[in-house]
Amino acid sequence: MQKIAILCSGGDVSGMNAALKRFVEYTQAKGFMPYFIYDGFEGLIDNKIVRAKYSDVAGIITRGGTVIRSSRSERFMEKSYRLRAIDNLHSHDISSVIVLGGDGSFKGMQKLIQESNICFSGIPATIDNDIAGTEYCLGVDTALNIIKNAIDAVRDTASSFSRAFVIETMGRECGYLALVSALTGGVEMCLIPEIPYNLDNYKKRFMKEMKEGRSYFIAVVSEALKKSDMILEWFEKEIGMESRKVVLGHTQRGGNPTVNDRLMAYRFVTSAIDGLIAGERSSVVCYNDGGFSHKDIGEIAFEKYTICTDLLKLGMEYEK
Ligand SMILES: Nc1ncnc2c1ncn2[C@@H]1O[C@H](COP(=O)(O)OP(=O)(O)OP(=O)(O)O)[C@@H](O)[C@H]1O
Ligand SMILES: O=P(O)(O)OC[C@H]1O[C@](O)(CO)[C@@H](O)[C@@H]1O
Repeated sequence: MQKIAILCSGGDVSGMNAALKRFVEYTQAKGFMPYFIYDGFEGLIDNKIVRAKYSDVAGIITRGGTVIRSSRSERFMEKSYRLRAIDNLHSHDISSVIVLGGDGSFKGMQKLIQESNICFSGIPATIDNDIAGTEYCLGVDTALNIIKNAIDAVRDTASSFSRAFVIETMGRECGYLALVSALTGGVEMCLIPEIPYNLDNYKKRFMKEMKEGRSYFIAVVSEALKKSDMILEWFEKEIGMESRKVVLGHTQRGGNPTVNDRLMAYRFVTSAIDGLIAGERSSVVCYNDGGFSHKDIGEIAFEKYTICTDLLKLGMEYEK
């Protein structure tokens, strides 16, 4: 019986557990033997490879994070450790590996498959939504909902105290989380690396709005800019409003997965396994225009993701 393994790598996301559940169910339904690799690439190097059973995934669909854990691995960057990882897979007779992770994880896997005969299928899973070739990465919807709840809560206190709040979101170098959160949270300012901004324009607008009765502001600032403290000071000094900063940090990575992320987990995993069965050897499952396709890892891992134009245009309206 052919054996397929799965691992999680890079930042964990809500929806990974739903993906693991589907993986165990669907591989077995298709006549394969499922394996878990614990602790991401670190566990692959250290041979933490274990036969997966249904009892491992029963009841986990509601939980964020990943029951098989994840890691960032310095060692995996070195060929000698990747060769050890390949030996481990061979020792279990595993011929295919599914990786839930971000573009870094896919870069690592591209090296591993070039150094072996292992087949690979990647499932985009990062709250940053920064993987080229796919509109959606697993976990983004849950992260956006967590940010939405935080903005709604901050609005209550901001309006009660007539304060400005700077809310810093994750996303690494990508402004997607910040932009979508700003738009759907109805905030007054959005700063992301993809859109140049001019604080004088914001100042003109805010002063006018204050004259008309506005008594609080909420700004969403992407972590990539490293400007949250500067914007807080700007509110105090230039706008003359008492200000506070909220760094959402890792809260954005956890929590009960949304319906959309549970469903996307099922669909991504089904497509990954179907692809391996159909003979895909080195592809990433991509979601675009409501459907799934398999793109070669080379097309994905080394390309830069860009936020779609219509969203960027909406983001450009903030400053006006
Ligand atoms: N160029 C590379 N060569 C070999 N391995 C790599 C390379 N880039 C990344 N990796 C491996 O992939 C792991 C995960 O990468 P990274 O930390 O960039 O997260 P990611 O997969 O991009 O996920 P996230 O977007 O959630 O941070 C790294 O810790 C490293 O082990
Ligand atoms: O969990 P760590 O290693 O602190 O990494 C944080 C980074 O990981 C992410 O959560 C996912 O890539 C980024 O948004 C953030 O910059």
